[in-house]
Amino acid sequence: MTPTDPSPDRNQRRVATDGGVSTTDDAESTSDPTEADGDSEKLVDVSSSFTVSDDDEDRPQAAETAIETRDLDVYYGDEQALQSVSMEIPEKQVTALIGPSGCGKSTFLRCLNRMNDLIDIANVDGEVRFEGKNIYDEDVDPVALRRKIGMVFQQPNPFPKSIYDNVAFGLEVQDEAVTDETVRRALERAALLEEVDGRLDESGLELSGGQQQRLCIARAIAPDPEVILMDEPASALDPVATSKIEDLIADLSEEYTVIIVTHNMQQAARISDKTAVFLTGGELVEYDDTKDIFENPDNQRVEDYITGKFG
Ligand SMILES: Nc1ncnc2c1ncn2[C@@H]1O[C@H](COP(=O)(O)OP(=O)(O)OP(=O)(O)O)[C@@H](O)[C@H]1O
Repeated sequence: MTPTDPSPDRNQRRVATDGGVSTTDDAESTSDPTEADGDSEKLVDVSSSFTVSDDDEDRPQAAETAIETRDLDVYYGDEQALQSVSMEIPEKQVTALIGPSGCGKSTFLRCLNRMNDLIDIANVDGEVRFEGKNIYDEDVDPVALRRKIGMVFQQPNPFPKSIYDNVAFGLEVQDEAVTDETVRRALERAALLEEVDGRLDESGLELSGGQQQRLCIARAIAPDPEVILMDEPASALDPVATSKIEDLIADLSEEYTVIIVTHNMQQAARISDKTAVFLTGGELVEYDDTKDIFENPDNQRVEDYITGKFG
């Protein structure tokens, strides 16, 4: 899958700044993969268009569901952060979670591999179904679960260890055998091996930010999970490193289910197949194919959000 296709005949969709939604073939509307995220005014002023991945032929048309949430509520103490979120996330596709700050994207992501268990005041109601089971059932071991549903964080967080040991850690923590082959394979799948081959004993901290993030992705995929959760994996990176991570996400989605939180709507439009829009209060307002969300959203609040009227 290629996240952006620069060919002039590619159908490109434009979301008009006046809130109207139109479709155009304007080749100039190709969005810049280096586009900064976040600032809604900037979004409208600098680039009011979204380039949506069009590689439908690469996609399973009726993908199986990898994870399903049913009436998921999350509270931090008395504060409700998610409201009855029900969602079916397709396997081996990229699903983007977008929405304004504080709307519950990270909370939702953390629910999917029980990372919220680590927050004392967090309370989760409802179900997260994975492989035919609610992951919140008492007999589910969260560590074993995280072997199948791994996570990559916003800030690259390699350990102060060698490149090799950083990847090996991903295996050790899951009681899996560490072999040179498995370490090298994970580095290769994370598109890092070529850049670090011959110096795997050097510290992971000496790598560039983008390389560190790919090292963390290698650590997450070393135990061969089914699902990779990514919480703004490129927001701390420069544009070139961001572009590499986006390409990597596209490649990974051929083998893994990828669920990504991003503040960058252009990024969501470029790399995801499905987009879920959360709005303030932890409500999932619209969830659909990415091109429908950016081209023709059903919900007025979603249209207002993606056209930069608030955010
Ligand atoms: N550990 C926590 N303790 C208490 N409240 C929290 C905690 N984590 C998140 N919250 C609250 O839950 C709500 C949702 O937060 P969350 O981080 O999930 O939103 P988000 O959409 O990911 O935000 P951002 O885009 O700014 O990262 C917010 O009101 C936030 O203050």
